[in-house]
Amino acid sequence: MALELSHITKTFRTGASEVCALEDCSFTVNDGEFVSLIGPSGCGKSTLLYIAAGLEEATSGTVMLDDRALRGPGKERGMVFQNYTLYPWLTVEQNIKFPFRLKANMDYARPNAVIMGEIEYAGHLLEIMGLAQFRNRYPRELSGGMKQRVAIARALTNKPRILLMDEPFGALDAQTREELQELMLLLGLYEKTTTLLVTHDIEEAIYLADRVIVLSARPGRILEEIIVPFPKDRLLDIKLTPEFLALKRRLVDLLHAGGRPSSGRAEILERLGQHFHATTASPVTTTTNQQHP
Ligand SMILES: Nc1ncnc2c1ncn2[C@@H]1O[C@H](COP(=O)(O)OP(=O)(O)OP(=O)(O)O)[C@@H](O)[C@H]1O
Repeated sequence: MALELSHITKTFRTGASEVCALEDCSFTVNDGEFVSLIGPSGCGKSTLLYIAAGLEEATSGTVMLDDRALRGPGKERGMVFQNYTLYPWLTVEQNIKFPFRLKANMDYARPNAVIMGEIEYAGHLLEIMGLAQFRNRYPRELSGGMKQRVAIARALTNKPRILLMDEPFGALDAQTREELQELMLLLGLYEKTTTLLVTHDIEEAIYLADRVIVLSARPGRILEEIIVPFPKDRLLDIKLTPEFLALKRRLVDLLHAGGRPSSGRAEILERLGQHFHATTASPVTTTTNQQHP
């Protein structure tokens, strides 16, 4: 087992007010596994990920990595955020090598073999992430998808035990998003990465994961863990199969049952109806629980 979160509770206190974001959340991520974390907006997904990353402290509960209790951030956890977080004054290659530069500043006596190994690994990351021909470009010269590839490569530079990703593809267009989903899937297959992903996108959660963990509305509690029954080397087309759609339906139902706020469709229609004094029959359905695939 790589990562183990036990009985995590988190209460934010600001002045006199308190927000209980998470309540007694326990789960594990096994070696080489890809786990997706989904839940309604504001249920505490990012907070849970930040606690795993050591960027946020739990009010109670423990975080263990390889049976070692963790406090604070560390290089054994690579983090990828939605907003690319690249250094704008560094090229693609320099961004990817930046963690090596930090290490070099701390340890002047590193053997040449170690330095050669790092240079070789940076080259490997540039190749596998499809960035080799962009190595001398600056972030401002890259598309959103390319910037996120650089951010993922940089997070992998230190060969972390686990990659923690917070809505990494949330700002990308649908096609680029799918390209990066496929890249992540293949990365998991070939590099044997262990990953915990937070996403709003149920399709993405299923497509990438071995297991999906569903959180309730705030305070986030673990509603269910669902094993994804597809082979690891699945193709994007799997999203169109009845088995995939049935699993998606199950997750949508779970999120509704767990208190996902309504879309507000009924209220919007009522306001529109009042405003336009509709005289003919409404062309749209007013029910809020239609069956979507
Ligand atoms: N630093 C903070 N101080 C006070 N409240 C916070 C803080 N960070 C998060 N919260 C609150 O904790 C709750 C959970 O926030 P979090 O961002 O973890 O949810 P989320 O599920 O990731 O949301 P979303 O899906 O919208 O990104 C929210 O009500 C949020 O307002």
